[in-house]
Formats: sequence, C-alpha cells, structure tokens
Amino acid sequence: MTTMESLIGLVNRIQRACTALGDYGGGDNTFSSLWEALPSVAVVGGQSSGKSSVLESIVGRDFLPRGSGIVTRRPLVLQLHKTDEGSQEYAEFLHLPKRRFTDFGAVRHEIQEETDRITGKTKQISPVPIHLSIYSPNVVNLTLIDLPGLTKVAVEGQPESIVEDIETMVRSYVDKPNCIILAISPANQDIATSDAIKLSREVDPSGERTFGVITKLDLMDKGTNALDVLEGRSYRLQHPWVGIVNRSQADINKNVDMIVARRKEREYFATSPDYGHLASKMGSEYLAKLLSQHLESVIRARIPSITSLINKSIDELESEMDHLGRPIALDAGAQLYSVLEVCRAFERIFKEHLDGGRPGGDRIYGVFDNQLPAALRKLPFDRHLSLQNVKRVVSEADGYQPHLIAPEQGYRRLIEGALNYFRGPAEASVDAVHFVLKELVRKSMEETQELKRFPTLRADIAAAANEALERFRDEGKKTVVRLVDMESSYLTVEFFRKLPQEVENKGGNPGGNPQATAAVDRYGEGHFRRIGSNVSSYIGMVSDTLKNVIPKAVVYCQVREAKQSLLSRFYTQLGKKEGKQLSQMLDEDPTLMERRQQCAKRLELYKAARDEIDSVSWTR
Ligand SMILES: Nc1nc2c(ncn2[C@@H]2O[C@H](COP(=O)(O)OP(=O)(O)OP(=O)(O)O)[C@@H](O)[C@H]2O)c(=O)[nH]1
Repeated sequence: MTTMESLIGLVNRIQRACTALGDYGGGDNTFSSLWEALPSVAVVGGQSSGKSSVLESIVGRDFLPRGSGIVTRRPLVLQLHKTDEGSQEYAEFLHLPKRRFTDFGAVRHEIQEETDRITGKTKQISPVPIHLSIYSPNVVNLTLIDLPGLTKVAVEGQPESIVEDIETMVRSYVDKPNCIILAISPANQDIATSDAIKLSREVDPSGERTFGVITKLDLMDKGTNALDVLEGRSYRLQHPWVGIVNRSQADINKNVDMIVARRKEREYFATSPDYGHLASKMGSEYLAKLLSQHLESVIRARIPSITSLINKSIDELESEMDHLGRPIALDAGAQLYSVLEVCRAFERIFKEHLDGGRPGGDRIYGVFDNQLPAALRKLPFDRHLSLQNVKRVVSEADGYQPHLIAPEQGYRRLIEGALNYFRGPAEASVDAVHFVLKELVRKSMEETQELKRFPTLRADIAAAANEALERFRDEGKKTVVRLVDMESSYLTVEFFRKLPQEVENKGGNPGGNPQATAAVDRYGEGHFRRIGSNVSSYIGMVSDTLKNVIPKAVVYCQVREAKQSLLSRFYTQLGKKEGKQLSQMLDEDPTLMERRQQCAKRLELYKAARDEIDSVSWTR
C-alpha cells in the first residue's frame, strides 16, 4: 500500500544518507548527485518576509533561531514525520544521532551551535545542510529546506560578498528541476518587488513548481486586501496562492503558543470579510497539507527516474571499483596472493601479444622473414671468394708445396673464413628479437590495469622481466653462435663428393703435350674460379640451413622461455619475502586509495537507496 509516510519517509531517509556522505548538490563532486535527483521543497524569501514564522507554523512549534541580521546561515533540512495522536513530540539531528530533543528551546540552541560549528562566528554562510527531524502528531509528512533569507545589504561583520553568496546558494537549490519552491512574500509589500517571486520567475517562468505564499495579511493597510494576488490576477502560478497570518512580534514576545496561533489564524480567515470565501484554502495548516500532497505526487512521479539513476550509478561505480581493484589485504598470505594475481594478469597480456591476441608478436616473424635473409644476402662473399682472394688463400694454404690434385687446405680455409661471417646476422637476429620482446614487456606493463595501482610492484616486475630477457638473449646468442661453429667443425662430405671431377684435358691444347696443358690449367684462373664457385655453392647451402635453424634457436631460447618463465626467478624470490617487503611492493598510489574509499561509500549509499525504494511499495 502506498502511504504518504512511505514515500516522503523514503526520500527523507535517502536525503539523510546523502548528507552523511557529503552529497548535498553543488560542490566539486565528481559523482552524480542523488541528492539533486530527490524532490524537495525549498523555502525562499526576503529577510523578514515571515519564512521562519511559516515554518514554525507548519511544525506547530517555536524552534527556529531568531535575531537580527542573517540568522539562517546554513540550509536547514526539516523533515516532518507525523506520529500517532497523543504521542510525545521530539526532534532529532542527523549530527547527533540517538539524542532526542523534547525541549524545542534546546533545538533552537543546537541549530545556532551547529551553524557556528561550520561557519564560525564570522556570520559566513555554508552550503552544508543541517538535518533536523521532527516527530509529532501535529505535523504532516513533509520535508522543507529553509534557506538564508535573500538580502540586499551586508550588515556589520559580514563580508560584502554575502548578498551575492546567499543568492548563489539559494539559486543552487531552486535551479534544480526537482525543487519545489515555496516563495514567501509579505502582503504589506508590493508583490512586484518580492525577492522570492523575482527569483522564482527566473528559474521557473511557467510557475509549475512554485507555491506562492503571502504572509502578514493582517498587517495590510485598512481598506486594502491581497485578493488580486491570492486569486492569481497579479502574478499567475500553476498552483493556488496561499495566504497566511503568523504570530506578530507582540505575540512572539508574549510567547503565544503555536497551536493557539494556528487556531487564531483559522478564525481570522473564517471571519474575514475579504477572505472568508477562500477560508478553506488559506492558512498554514492548509499550506502544509497542500505541500505534503504535492510533494508525495512529485516523488511518486519521479521514483522511476530516481531508480534508473541509482541503477546507472551502481553500474558505473561497480565498474570503477573493478577498475580500481580490491583493497589490499593486511596479512602476508593475502598480499602474496595479490602480487601473484597482478603478475599473472601481466603475464597473460604478455602472452597474448606473442600469440596474436594482441599486436606485436608478428614483429618476431618479421625478423626471421625479412631481417635475417636480408642480412645473409648482404654478407660480403663476393669479396671473400674473388679470384684474387681465392688464389691468395689457396696459395698460402699450400705453402711451399702447391697442392697436387685438389687444394684441401685451401678449401677449408676459404670455407671457414666464409662461415665466420654468419656470426653477425645470427647474433643480430637474437638482438632484434630481444628488442621486440622488451618492447612487448613494456606494452604489456602499460596495459595491465592492475599494475597502475602499484608503482613499486610495477618497477619490480619490469626489472625482473628485463633481467630474464637479458638471460634469454645470452642463451640465444650462445646457441646461434654454436650453430655457426658447428658448421665449421664438420663439413658436409656429400657435397664435395658430388662435385664434378675436373676434366684433365678440358680446354687444353689437343695438339700439344697433354700433361703440360693440365699442369698449366691446374694453377690457372679457371681452376681458382672453380674453387671459388664450389665454395660459394657450399656457403649457399649453409646459408639456407642457417636461415632455417637460427629462427628455431631464437624461438627456443628466447620466445619460448619468455612465454614459459619470464617471471620464474621473480616468483622464487617472492616466496622468500617477508610480510613487510610484500606490503612495500603493494604500496599503492594514495589518490587511488582515496578514490576507492569514496567509491565504496558511494556504492553503499546507492545500494541502501535501492533497497529503500525496493522496500516501499507504491501504486503507479
Ligand atoms: N502580524 C504579523 N507579523 C508577522 C507575520 N509573519 C511574520 N511576522 C513578523 O515579522 C517578523 C519577521 O518574521 P520572521 O518569520 O522572523 O521572518 P523571516 O523571513 O524568517 O526573517 P529573517 O529570518 O530575519 O530573514 C517577526 O517579527 C514576525 O513576528 C504575520 O503574518 N503577521
């Protein structure tokens, strides 16, 4: 069943939770404001327009501070709760939970004290609201926000800016489309000059959310009345105007009881020749009921949008919390677990780069497919196997005794000399892949959200990963150089066996001495050219082999190792760390910690608000 109590009470509870969390609209809040989404009634009026009197009359109690100058210097959120007939009236402040005030003089005193607590005695104003709940059989369920009276001049001890500051604060409330404006104007002043109406006209030109109230009807000059205003002829609003007669200063001085004052007000309208026909729609009691009903209907209409704001905010906050990560545990076991979790997240991303889930791994294939073959092609074999060099190497190898059939030593020296050239491209491939891996480590660190929280751990992991990559590079270099050395240590005999034998008489002189021709030819240019060409084909064969096996060695020693054991040593060291060292690693950025706390609190608020709404059933 929907009751006014349930809906207005619901908003009251959410409002209190908002204030407890510092969400009262305005300010530099980076979170969406639930407060601003809640419908509320703000009381607006110039100084001495009768604001306090109207509020007290609605409550039926004397409880607001009085005095000269600006008395209301912080918004007062006044939440009225109707209780059963005969039950005792009491008041409670949000800042003093569990303390019940039954003496309303003490309530007044506490409002003064609490105002000064934030603003100091400097007469400054502050937007931080004071929450006061009043439980009474003489009230209707209603929430009103009393704001500082609009003023035109600063008084002694107040800064010049106060006039503007008050207007800015009042505006920050009435600007909100969810704010119902209770605009108070005194009847003994021209409505055209009313501060409240001036402001309302600006922020609510259609008059949809403004309730006009005329006070001090009893103080109008004899022979004049406020019918033009009350009947909507002077200034039209969507809701009816309400006339009020509050206690005069003399009544206040005489301590006239509020309940008596309400009765006198009723009598005033009932017997008034001017307003008698409007009597049932005048007075503070009628105003309270009107506002309560209106507030309830506005809340009912807004519940779906409030619910969707809450759900949206919960989703946003939860995803931000996921992003920020869980708070860090205090015991060493849980800390170790956290460190390992972060490391695993990093390793997963790193592997994705290598395996193709993320970009970058393809650059390793680029090394094998382009850089290595190009480097092999560029090796200076032409120079090494030039006729001149072949001749020189072979002759030097022969020594004083030129070779008889084939220059075995010469061949070996030429081949060994050529094979040495392969070390360069082999080592360069290892380096190139090393740099790709290093870059992928850097990228993966950046992409690991969890690491953003922990700068120290991030540096530790980066150092461990780079140290591991260096080790893999050393191993890779040793292996590829060994592959080249293996080529020099044993030549492929098959290759030489398959070489066509030199034809003794080929190109010789058929008429001459066949033996003499062969001897000349054996040490002639054709012979050395053939040697050069044979060595070149052998080297070509070796080059093809290395082109295939160097990538295997590089992947085996560097890529595979990086995938399998990039952080293995780090893990071993981690196991030996003490709790203190672990917590140093998890030394989190303080701004993140702060943000997480705020998010968690906010999330709690929204979830509580959602539960509140869920627990209230209402008819649509
Ligand atoms: N006779 C009569 N006096 C009223 C009425 N309303 C307010 N007053 C008197 O007008 C004076 C100002 O009223 P307040 O209720 O304090 O007005 P306020 O707008 O709260 O004033 P500030 O808090 O100073 O801005 C008091 O002396 C009230 O007794 C009224 O309807 N009739």
